[in-house]
Amino acid sequence: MRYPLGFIGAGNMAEAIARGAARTGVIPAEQMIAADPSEERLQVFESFGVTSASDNLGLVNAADTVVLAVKPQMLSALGEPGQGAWWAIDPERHTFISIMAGISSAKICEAIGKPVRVVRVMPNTPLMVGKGMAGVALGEHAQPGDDELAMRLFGACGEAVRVSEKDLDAVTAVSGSGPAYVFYLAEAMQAAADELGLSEQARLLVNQTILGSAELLSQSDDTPAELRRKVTSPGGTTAAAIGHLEEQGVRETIVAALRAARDRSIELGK
Ligand SMILES: NC(=O)C1=CN([C@@H]2O[C@H](COP(=O)(O)OP(=O)(O)OC[C@H]3O[C@@H](n4cnc5c(N)ncnc54)[C@H](O)[C@@H]3O)[C@@H](O)[C@H]2O)C=CC1
Ligand SMILES: O=C(O)[C@@H]1CCC=N1
Repeated sequence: MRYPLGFIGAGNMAEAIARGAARTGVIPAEQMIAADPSEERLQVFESFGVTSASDNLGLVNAADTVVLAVKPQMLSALGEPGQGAWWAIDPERHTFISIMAGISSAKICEAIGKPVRVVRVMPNTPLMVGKGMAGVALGEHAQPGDDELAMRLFGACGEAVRVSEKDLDAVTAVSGSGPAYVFYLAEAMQAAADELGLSEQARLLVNQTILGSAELLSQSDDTPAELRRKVTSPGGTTAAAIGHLEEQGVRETIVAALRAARDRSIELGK
């Protein structure tokens, strides 16, 4: 049987993508197949209707579009160029969607040993709740239109924007890793709420504040700086908090942190 979509690597992101495809009806679960050395992971996929492939070769034989969803460091371990699963790759038939951070389409072609059509996508975990942000880029040998399935798939699970491949390291730093920065803020706010004696209600107070602020940010025409100004009464409580953050160089630290994420993405691709 032929499947429109297959996953090499049935980890967390692959699961989020497959569940999203099935939930939104972009690709029904029975039209997807997955390969992973972990039986446990394959069972998770089977539990919502995705077929298990015997191995990566079986997957490549069965699937037309292959999602590369292993860790970037695993790419070379998938097989020698032109050997194993890569032997069965037909550049006419197969399209790849790679979500691996940092790995260029040229590097993927080199690892596979053939000039294949690669669409690179940098998604993020909020796609699990239909609020994802994905950057989609055509790789070296991809043609306009090869990204249509990726745009439909990730667009159905949130927002998807076309970017050029050279910008994907920056996209990774901003939106790929971005949810972790927000969760970091949530962790710190919850720790503070605990310390200030609000432990019982801390989770709700913090979560609803972040949710409401994100909604306001997205619905309002104001810039983040204007929205912040509207919270900040002169000589008030917010001014005390923001003054402390500025004094401590938190803004510069955040900019430097995103630069570090971008640099690590470049390094992963080497
Ligand atoms: N976690 C995130 O927020 C994001 C991750 N990514 C990218 O997604 C990719 C996957 O990340 P996660 O899902 O978080 O990792 P994960 O560790 O949950 O999934 C990787 C899966 O690959 C499987 N695997 C290992 N060797 C294999 C092989 N030889 N053949 C087939 N499968 C094999 C593992 O058993 C595992 O289930 C990474 O390349 C990462 O850069 C991209 C955007 C966001
Ligand atoms: O941390 C990482 O490398 C991956 C890529 C973006 C989010 N997680």
